Amino acid sequence: MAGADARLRAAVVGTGLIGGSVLLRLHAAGLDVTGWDPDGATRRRAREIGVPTVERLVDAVADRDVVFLCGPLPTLPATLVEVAAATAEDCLLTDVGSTKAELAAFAAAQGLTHRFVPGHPMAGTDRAGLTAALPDLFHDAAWVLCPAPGPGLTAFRRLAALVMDVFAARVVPMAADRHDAVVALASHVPHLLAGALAGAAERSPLRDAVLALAAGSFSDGTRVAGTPPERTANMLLGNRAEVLAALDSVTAVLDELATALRAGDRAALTARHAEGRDARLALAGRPTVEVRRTFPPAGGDEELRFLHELGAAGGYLDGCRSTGDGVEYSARRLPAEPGDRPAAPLG
Ligand SMILES: O=C(O)C(=O)C[C@]1(C(=O)O)C=C[C@@H](O)C=C1
Repeated sequence: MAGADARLRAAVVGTGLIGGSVLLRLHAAGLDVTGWDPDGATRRRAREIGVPTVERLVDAVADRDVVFLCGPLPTLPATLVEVAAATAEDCLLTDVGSTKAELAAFAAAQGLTHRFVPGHPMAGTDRAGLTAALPDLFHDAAWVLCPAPGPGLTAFRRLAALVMDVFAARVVPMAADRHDAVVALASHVPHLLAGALAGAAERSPLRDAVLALAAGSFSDGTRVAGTPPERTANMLLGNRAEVLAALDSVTAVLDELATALRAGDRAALTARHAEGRDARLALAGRPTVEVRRTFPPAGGDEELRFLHELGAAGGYLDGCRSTGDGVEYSARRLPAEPGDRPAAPLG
């Protein structure tokens, strides 16, 4: 752990796959951390494998400096209210849910933006539960944090530093509604498509032979169809409008592909696939440039604009340091201006 304060006391509420991974990493980093899960069997399992866990939510969070809310999406608003009431005013709160706009608006209505920073680590597996948790799950993953204006910026800085130092994740600052539009195409529609492909195979009279011959393409394209269906439904219903819009954009491409195929139009078919290949190849890493910015202690609109623009343009933070008179961010972004020097790949 580079700069995070090892004396920080943390709590994790909900110790399934993601919460369990958060808990294991905080524990491994030497922080004083307690976990709590509503499921008694999960709490027992946690104790068996040496994960610090208590029996009552209030005991897990009462004296903490930071609390990670990691339960299922529909439970988050009520848990936020309960945890906020059980913690001190300077205790940071964050979540790991896969949609952000509704919860951010709820937190604002509850008057919690000064200490609740909506979050979303972009990592997971198709497995579930504490036994599937991995302490290094978030290493080098994008971790979205949604900064709010005013005192919310101070909370954002504290949490961003913790996420980078303890989890070695890339912090992507982003407004909550922008996040939801982006993950619709980056995460939610892929779950729909994987489900559709696997579902079509399941319904096919050729099912058994299809599964017998399925190799890399089928297996890669359907991996997340193995996710617990309740979790996928929560995710899709939590971001309904954006998922439907993103699905329309995929349907438009599918229609173009089908039209080209029907017409035997090789040029159109090749052009559509070349387009997709460009995006796929860019996934492997693009050159980035380093950016350094400092802001005064109180933060303000300029800092918020810098953070929102960075995330919206595909950049991320890789450092956040308190200086005597404010904060210094180091960040990486895709080169935009002539004269920018490409550096390490954006993973
Ligand atoms: O890798 C996987 O298994 C995942 O589904 C992880 C994944 C995704 O890539 O869509 C799923 C949900 C999250 O909120 C973030 C990441």
